[in-house]
Amino acid sequence: MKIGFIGGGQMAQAMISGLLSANPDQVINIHGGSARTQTYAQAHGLNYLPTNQQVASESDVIILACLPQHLPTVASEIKAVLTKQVVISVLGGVSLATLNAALGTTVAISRVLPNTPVNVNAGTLAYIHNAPLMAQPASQTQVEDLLKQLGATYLVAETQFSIFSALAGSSPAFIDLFIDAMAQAGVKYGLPKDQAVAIVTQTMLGTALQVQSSTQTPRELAAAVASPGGSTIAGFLAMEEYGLPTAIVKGIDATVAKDQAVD
Ligand SMILES: NC(=O)C1=CN([C@@H]2O[C@H](COP(=O)(O)OP(=O)(O)OC[C@H]3O[C@@H](n4cnc5c(N)ncnc54)[C@H](OP(=O)(O)O)[C@@H]3O)[C@@H](O)[C@H]2O)C=CC1
Ligand SMILES: O=C(O)[C@@H]1CCC=N1
Repeated sequence: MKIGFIGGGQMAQAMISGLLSANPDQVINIHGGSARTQTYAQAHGLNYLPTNQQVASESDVIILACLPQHLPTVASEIKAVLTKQVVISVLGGVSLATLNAALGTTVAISRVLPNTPVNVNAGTLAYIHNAPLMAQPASQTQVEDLLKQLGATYLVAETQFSIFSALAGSSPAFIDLFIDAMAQAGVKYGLPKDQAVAIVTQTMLGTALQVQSSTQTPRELAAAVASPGGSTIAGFLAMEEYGLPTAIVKGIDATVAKDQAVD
């Protein structure tokens, strides 16, 4: 199976890294918007092709990884050569209806929302297929197997894609912000920054594994950390007083609103 990327930016590069880790022999065709993608492709041994149309015609699965605003141009370039290929779109906020209208209603399309941890095969990915893809069980399995190489997959209703995008697609940025703020506090108290980042990151990994394997809620697990009269409850209440939970929900509100405004 040949995979063709249209766009070679952050998301494409993260997916390509994950796909090649899972299968070093995977053939990847690619084209982008400028010489940047060509330079990236050449540095990573990918098959750079001179047009989006060639990527589409020479690939079995086409991954649309350009920005949403590039869709009309890209669609006009590739539409004529779409026959048996399956298209995976990772365009944030772009619905299957818009993709169908741009690419043709008979084209098999999967709308996917990945996140950057796919680059270490630890992504969180939403997907939903259009009607033509639903009518092709073998192609559906092909797409879902490809996505599973990149991380945990969730079949999500389109109405839930915006909140999924905020909680999984965008949240690596929010979590990085949290890690950095904690590490800054570590620096304030004398730790070297890299050591502080390592300590916070390991603690976050351990906490995430604990939440995944526990029957207790995150609130209950937090209560277990806060010893009566101890230091944790002092810090926890100060974080609440300074608005951390509200700031997070407001951040998610803004993320969802922006995603919903795309199409
Ligand atoms: N970043 C993320 O974490 C996530 C991103 N997404 C989605 O992934 C998509 C890409 O986002 P991201 O990688 O962050 O953005 P980038 O800006 O990093 O990448 C955009 C890519 O589009 C390419 N491009 C521009 N014009 C064209 C064109 N006419 N034909 C083909 N390619 C073109 C650019 O090529 P060049 O560099 O050569 O100019 C660039 O490689 C977006 O739709 C976004 O919503 C979804 C989930 C998470
Ligand atoms: O910022 C964005 O628009 C994309 C969608 C989810 C993550 N990145």
